[in-house]
Amino acid sequence: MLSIEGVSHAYGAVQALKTIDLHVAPGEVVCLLGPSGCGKSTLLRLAAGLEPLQQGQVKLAGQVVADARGSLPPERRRVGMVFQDFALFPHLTVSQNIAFGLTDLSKADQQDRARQWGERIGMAEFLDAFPHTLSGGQQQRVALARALAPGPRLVLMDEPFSGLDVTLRDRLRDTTLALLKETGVATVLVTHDPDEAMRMADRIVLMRSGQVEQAGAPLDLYDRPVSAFAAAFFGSVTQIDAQARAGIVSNDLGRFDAPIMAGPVTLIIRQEAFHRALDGGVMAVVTQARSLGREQLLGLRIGALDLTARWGEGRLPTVGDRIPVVVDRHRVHLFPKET
Ligand SMILES: Nc1ncnc2c1ncn2[C@@H]1O[C@H](COP(=O)(O)OP(=O)(O)OP(=O)(O)O)[C@@H](O)[C@H]1O
Repeated sequence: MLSIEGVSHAYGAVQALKTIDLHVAPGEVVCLLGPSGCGKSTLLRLAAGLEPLQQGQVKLAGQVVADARGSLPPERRRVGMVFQDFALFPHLTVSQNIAFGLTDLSKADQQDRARQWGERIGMAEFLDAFPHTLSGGQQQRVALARALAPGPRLVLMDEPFSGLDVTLRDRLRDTTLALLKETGVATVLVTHDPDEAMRMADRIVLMRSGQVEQAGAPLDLYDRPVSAFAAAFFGSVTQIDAQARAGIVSNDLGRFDAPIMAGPVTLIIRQEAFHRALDGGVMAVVTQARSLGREQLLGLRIGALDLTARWGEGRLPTVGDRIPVVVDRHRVHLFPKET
């Protein structure tokens, strides 16, 4: 449904995107994930036609909508948009906001469609309300209905949940995902929050400095990261430098196959890599112990290594305790050290 091919973009001397490809299938939810400034919003704006394309091409349903020769304006792309700040029209009611893009329908049909969407988003009794009288979550639901009501081919969402508090955010994510899947629209959602991407995406495109670092199913990225950056982006980790010798890294955690025969490597160790050992294991000294309610957050010293562990097992240890632990090797990732 959306194909972005060989797109580069610069703002003066700042190279925001470097030869990016992105493909989104009908019904697919793709999350653009990455730290601030990696180029997510720029890519979204180019897909929408809000930014003039400098290099490469953008296709919608196989039709070129932007290339070096010119560009179809945003309103003719049949693309819905949802932004962080809701961007509802303040002088229009909920119903009028939802009906805004339905210009090819009669007034009566517009009202009908707006009412149907009002019901779908649980806002039936607010159709005559003005945006400023609604909560943030309600406004964002209206923005979603306004984007989906005209039956777009593609929906572009830029950090749509980041202005909302945590409980509301969770609920709205579920409502939004259900609506996107029901309508079968192709979606690109920009977020800097890895949990949100894991929760919403069929596919995650992890970006770094204007390039795609890794793309794939959420669990692929989590379980098989291609770089220390990709591994560390999902959740808190301990990062340790080590030396590979004869294809092996050997340290106080054990022996690991190295990604190179010899030279400096980085170990990324997820917090959930550690478990209490029932027998065997390595001895760890507890350097920090916090209960987070359901889980415990522990500082562990194993030999000369300081590590962070998170588990839900047994009573909370005391600082200074010595406990045997096992290390889950699937939660330890090794990469050649980046220079
Ligand atoms: N209008 C602009 N003028 C100049 N530089 C810009 C402009 N918009 C973005 N940039 C720069 O381009 C790069 C990519 O910005 P972009 O907003 O696409 O990143 P992002 O990943 O969406 O970041 P954020 O999550 O902070 O919005 C950044 O270095 C940013 O400072």
